[in-house]
Amino acid sequence: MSESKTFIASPSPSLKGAVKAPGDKSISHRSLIFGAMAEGVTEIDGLLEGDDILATARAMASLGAKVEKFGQGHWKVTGKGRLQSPNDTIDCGNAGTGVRLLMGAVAGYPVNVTFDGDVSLRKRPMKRVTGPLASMGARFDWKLDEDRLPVEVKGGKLTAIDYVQSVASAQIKSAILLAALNASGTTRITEPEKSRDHTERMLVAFGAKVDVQEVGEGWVIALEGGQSLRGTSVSVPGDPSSAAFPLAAALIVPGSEVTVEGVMLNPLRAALFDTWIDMGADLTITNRQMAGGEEVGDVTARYSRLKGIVVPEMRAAAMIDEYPVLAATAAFAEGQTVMRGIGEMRVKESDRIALMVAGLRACGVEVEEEPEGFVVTGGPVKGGATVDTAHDHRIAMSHLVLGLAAEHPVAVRDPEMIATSFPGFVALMNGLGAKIA
Ligand SMILES: O=C(O)C1=C[C@@H](OP(=O)(O)O)[C@@H](O)[C@H](O)C1
Ligand SMILES: C=C(OP(=O)(O)O)C(=O)O
Repeated sequence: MSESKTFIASPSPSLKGAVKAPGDKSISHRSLIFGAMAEGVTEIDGLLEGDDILATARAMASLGAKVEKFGQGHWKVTGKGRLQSPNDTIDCGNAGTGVRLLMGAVAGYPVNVTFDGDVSLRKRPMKRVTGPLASMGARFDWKLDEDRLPVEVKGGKLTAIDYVQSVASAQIKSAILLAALNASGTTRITEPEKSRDHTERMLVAFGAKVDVQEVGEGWVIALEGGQSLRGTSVSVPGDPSSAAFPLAAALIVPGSEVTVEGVMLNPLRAALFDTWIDMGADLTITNRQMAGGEEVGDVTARYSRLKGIVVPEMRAAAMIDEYPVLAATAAFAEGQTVMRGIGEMRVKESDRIALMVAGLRACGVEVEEEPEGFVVTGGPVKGGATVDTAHDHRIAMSHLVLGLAAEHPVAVRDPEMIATSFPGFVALMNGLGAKIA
């Protein structure tokens, strides 16, 4: 697809139907990485086949694992219990999770690995991960600019650290834990605010011992070095971050009712649903069950007259990727939706605060930008704009959803990035009745 391609979302009739959520991106990355580090076979079912994950699959193969695809979402990884130096630079594409977890994964082996990424990933800070890994003993050689890809990682003997997180980040925590597996001593990570715990859960599923102690609003995670992983089977639950888009469309397009099945409900991921309910959304969850070590359920959203609220800041980590789509729904709510304590949004695939502010304003929505947040005043949305997405899938999908309920069509540039996390997004949305072309 060419860079200049745009998708246009037009005012749509009601959306109706039931769809299955695509596989969770966080768990998909981890299943491939853990499978490659483990000894033996890991069978993965429901793997998200988005571009971010395919980049991680290629990375694991070049680090020495056998990575095979058997059918849609069904993959097998045969690991050797260690990683080896690749022949070439590993290109992680658009994926912050991919590159940051991989830097931790390789750090404890005697390997040299150069990581690179696309134009968006090259702008994102890496020292937040290389800093703690360097204090464990890994070495980093920045190829262009300090703190930015490309970087060469020189792994080897590591020593455990005690690390206190200053931002609630599962990517930093996971990189340290993966390195800690091969470090001497016990690594401790203190998270004053909890971040998603997929790595901790998966370490246990792959046979490692992890000790987690709750402390106040957060927890301390301890992992003794010298543990090996054993291959296992992983069933990937549906991604709440992707499910959010069809559900958001149902909330704002009059007369809609959409169910997304098999959505992961891990409380450290599902805070958007609580927030929508606080805004008056008609959102129900049925068929709750355990799948692949996580609670999943079918989430149904019906068109709702939303009210603006002050989103509790303590929810930020549990919905950090969902603020763009929350903002799209807030544009139709009565009154103000106040979103604060979300400075981390500025260092994602784009500066998501700046991009949402610009996109919403272009569509006629009143928005105030703050250093660490933004405030959206809802009402009828004019639309009729072409929006820049800066290679950011969530900015693209959020504006397409907005366009379905706006008075005039909304166009987004660079829509090909949607395939990083949600391949088949347009077909799925149009299957529900949306008009995206
Ligand atoms: O660990 C993960 O899988 C992720 C953690 C979050 O990033 P941070 O760790 O930077 O908060 C999130 O934004 C990202 O989409 C996926
Ligand atoms: C921030 C995201 O991903 P990553 O950090 O893996 O690029 C995201 O998917 O919204």
